[in-house]
Amino acid sequence: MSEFTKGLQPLNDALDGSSLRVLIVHTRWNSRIVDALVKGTYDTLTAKHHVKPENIAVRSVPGAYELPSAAQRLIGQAQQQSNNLIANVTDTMADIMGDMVDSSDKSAQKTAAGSSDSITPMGKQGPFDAVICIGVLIKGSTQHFEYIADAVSHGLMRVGLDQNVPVVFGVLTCLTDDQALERAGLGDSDTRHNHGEDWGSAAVEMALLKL
Ligand SMILES: Nc1c(NC[C@H](O)[C@H](O)[C@H](O)CO)[nH]c(=O)[nH]c1=O
Ligand SMILES: CC(=O)[C@@H](O)COP(=O)(O)O
Repeated sequence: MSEFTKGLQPLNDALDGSSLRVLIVHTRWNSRIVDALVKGTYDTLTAKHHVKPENIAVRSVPGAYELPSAAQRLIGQAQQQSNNLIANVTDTMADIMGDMVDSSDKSAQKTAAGSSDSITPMGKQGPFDAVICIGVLIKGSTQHFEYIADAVSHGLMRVGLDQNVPVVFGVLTCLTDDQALERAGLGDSDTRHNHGEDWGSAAVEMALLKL
């Protein structure tokens, strides 16, 4: 294989993802293979790119066809959580400032202490910086494979563009079980490689991409 036909050419050094919040959505079809891909993705995010475990959300869906709607829904929920949190903090600060104007420092300290309980740490919530959708499609004896693969690839592209969030296409579209096993780093092939590693790095790179 020439240097021009290798797979993903990783960046020279591992990007720092310690500030990122990442969502992994995976399917429950072909679960042994999907589980290996999810592990490869997760381990790359945490060990190589230092994404904090508490900032990685993992959700599952029945099959690949459900990935686009799940990604869109969960991205929207996270954004709404963030909007609610900002509104909550703004209201709390207004209460504190109001109390500080109307009463002594002592009551203001009491108000501040009371209100801090209602402020959820940003680390546990907030919008996702990247979403990785993981699934395995294996060709059967009908055209079902083709229709799902086409719908999912276009659907995930649309979600990423519409939501302005990097959505990594982590769906293997394989003609045989062996092809899927090899691309999950399983099986006996010398060329086996866990593509989840590539997807984790792609998510961090795209999340940090800026001018
Ligand atoms: N055959 C595979 C499927 N099929 C199920 C669909 O993805 C979907 O869950 C169903 O049509 C209900 O909407 N899913 C996979 O992920 N992998 C397959 O090989
Ligand atoms: C990817 C699929 O939907 C496929 O596994 C279903 O198999 P079949 O085409 O034999 O129904």
